[in-house]
Amino acid sequence: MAAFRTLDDADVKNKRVLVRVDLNVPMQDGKVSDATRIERVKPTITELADKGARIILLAHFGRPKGAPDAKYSLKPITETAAGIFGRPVAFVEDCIGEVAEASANAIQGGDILLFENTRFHKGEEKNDPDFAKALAASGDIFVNDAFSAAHRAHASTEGLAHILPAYAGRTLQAELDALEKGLGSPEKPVVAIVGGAKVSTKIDLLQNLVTRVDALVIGGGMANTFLAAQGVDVGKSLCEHDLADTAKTILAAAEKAGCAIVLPTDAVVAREFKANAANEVVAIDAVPANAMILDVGPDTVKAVNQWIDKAKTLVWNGPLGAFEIAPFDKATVAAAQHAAERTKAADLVSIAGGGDTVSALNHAGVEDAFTYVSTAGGAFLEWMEGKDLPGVQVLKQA
Ligand SMILES: Nc1ncnc2c1ncn2[C@@H]1O[C@H](COP(=O)(O)OP(=O)(O)O)[C@@H](O)[C@H]1O
Ligand SMILES: O=C(OP(=O)(O)O)[C@H](O)COP(=O)(O)O
Repeated sequence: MAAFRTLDDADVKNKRVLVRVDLNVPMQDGKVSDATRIERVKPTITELADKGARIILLAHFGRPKGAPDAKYSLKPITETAAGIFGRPVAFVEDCIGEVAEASANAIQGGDILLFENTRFHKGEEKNDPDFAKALAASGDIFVNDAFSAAHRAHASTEGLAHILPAYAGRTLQAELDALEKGLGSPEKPVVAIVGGAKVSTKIDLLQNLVTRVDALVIGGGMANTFLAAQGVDVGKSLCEHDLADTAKTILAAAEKAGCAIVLPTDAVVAREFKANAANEVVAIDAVPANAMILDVGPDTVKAVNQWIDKAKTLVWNGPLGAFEIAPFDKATVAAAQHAAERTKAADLVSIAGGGDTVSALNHAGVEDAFTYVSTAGGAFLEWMEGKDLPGVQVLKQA
């Protein structure tokens, strides 16, 4: 029996069901560039619609500062979601208040509403009980299907479950099952690759991760922060200099735990963050002061692939470079394809996750070749640490 109630336990017919989904999807030029997160929640939406639920989707997009900001509106995602669900989706300009409640009250069984970004209100990230109550006013039941946001104790991921009868959606359930199956007792050596741009929100996780893996490969913006902490001049690269002490603590923890740390030895640098910007490969100690590291270099890729060869289990979150803009996708694509080959040869269990990581694997043409691809990045890493995820924990108590 599952540790929490699932849709099997819910009577949803004609009920207003608030479904927390993760629509924090990669966008390019105002269009969804990777729809995996939307595709993954389709089973839950279809099941609820077929059972006659009145569906209200709650989601965040990006990191607005607790106030409306057109740049972070969910409106442009509505059409893509409707296309994927194969059903109309109506957008509602706010997630609380009169308009939200009236819209939720007006719909029929099988209808779908998408409420505007929950992070347009300060109460969301603060998990303010009054804001959670305001959200709850539009629903009778809460279903959480946003595993990739379950590491956040926010009103729409945690608070709501204290107010409304709460259930796990099919995707959240499937993610937990798949991660348990793939990583419950991983075969060693376990190699982790962590890259990407969310340095401050992920760096703390590494302290624990190094005690659980045999090698940690650090790429992307995350690597720059570690390199800078070691005294390397990273020029104008994405780098969180104020996290130097944290980086040093993690390096010390890795040494103590016997976890090898693999940092870039060379890099692809450019002066502009744009596709096909003039670029060059430099040794890591020769990054020009006016340039940015946008990818790890070919020698680093060789080292990463050698670690993938040694691994029996690979976990990966965060691209090695700015893969959305050519040619800074090279390292990520090369490592992804190498991991896919080894997985196909049945030499490797490969588990990757994260909104942009999934997009990068799709870009490399290998998403289906990995053992499992999670929609979650930060949540997946926290799950791997053995941490209780607030969004899952509250469902267990509900
Ligand atoms: N060296 C770099 N400089 C700037 N951005 C980078 C660099 N390496 C990776 N990135 C960016 O990191 C982003 C993904 O980071 P993140 O959100 O942490 O991953 P995920 O969504 O998979 O968890 C991508 O948009 C990518 O362009
Ligand atoms: O994209 C997400 O996480 P991820 O980058 O770890 O994959 C989730 O939507 C959580 O977003 P947040 O890190 O702004 O809370």
